[in-house]
Amino acid sequence: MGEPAIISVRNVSKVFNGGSDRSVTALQDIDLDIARGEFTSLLGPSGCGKSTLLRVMADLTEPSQGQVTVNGKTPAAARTDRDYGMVFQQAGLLEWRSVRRNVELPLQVAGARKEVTRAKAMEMLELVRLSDFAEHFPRQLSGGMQQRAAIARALSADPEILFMDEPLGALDEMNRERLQGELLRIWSDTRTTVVFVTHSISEAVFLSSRVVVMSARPGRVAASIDVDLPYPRTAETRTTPEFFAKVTEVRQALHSVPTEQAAA
Ligand SMILES: Nc1ncnc2c1ncn2[C@@H]1O[C@H](COP(=O)(O)OP(=O)(O)OP(=O)(O)O)[C@@H](O)[C@H]1O
Repeated sequence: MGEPAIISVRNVSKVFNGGSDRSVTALQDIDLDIARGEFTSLLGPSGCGKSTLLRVMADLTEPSQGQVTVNGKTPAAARTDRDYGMVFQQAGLLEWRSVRRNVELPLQVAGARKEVTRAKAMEMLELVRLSDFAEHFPRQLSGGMQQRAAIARALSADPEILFMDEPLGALDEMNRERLQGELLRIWSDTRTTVVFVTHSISEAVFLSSRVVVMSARPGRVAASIDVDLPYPRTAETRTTPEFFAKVTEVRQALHSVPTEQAAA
């Protein structure tokens, strides 16, 4: 790899409630490099520490040990500089603001001028194909549309990185597959580096250039699998033998790791 990694995780461990009988080692000795522009999924059994690892990168949780660099800075500095945006399972839109005004929020907080925030919000709504719903309120949108608005909001400050924690987890299967396609289009339009937490093997394979498989208790990186299926990926991609072969490879890697129950 020529360029230095945009995200580098070195020897990171995270213990919750350390020193007590409720101590949980959520992450142990994690080493991970993520290249600029890559779409990386973190996949693993429930409780293996996927969200904790993402939260450590996003400065929402302090590691107990080790170093994390995000865009050449500490996660805290990257957060201040708005180097990344975040999307969670729940869209978390403010009910009393229109969709456009939700998307404007990060720019307003950053102190951008009104004309700039408005133009940028409309550009982002165009990107996620919600321009016609700019003046609607969140409750007037479907779950999938709300997630698209949350993606627009996360991208409004032009972050280099997008952290996504099961962003499609609450959607039905049809909407989920549609949004996966949309997300790849947005990724290819913006060239943002994406780190994506999911439970779904097929979702991870369809979206990612690399799938990082984690094991539970303590959470470790068990395997890193390159997904060399060509982009753009479409509904047809899901029907190819190459896609099935990759899903099988990832499934085998996942099934060879201990689950939280088995390891507890
Ligand atoms: N704030 C916390 N305090 C105590 N323990 C925690 C905390 N957050 C996470 N944990 C524990 O750390 C471990 C990893 O949790 P984490 O949420 O990162 O896993 P995950 O792989 O994202 O799980 P899931 O897929 O179910 O969301 C779990 O055993 C969890 O109970």
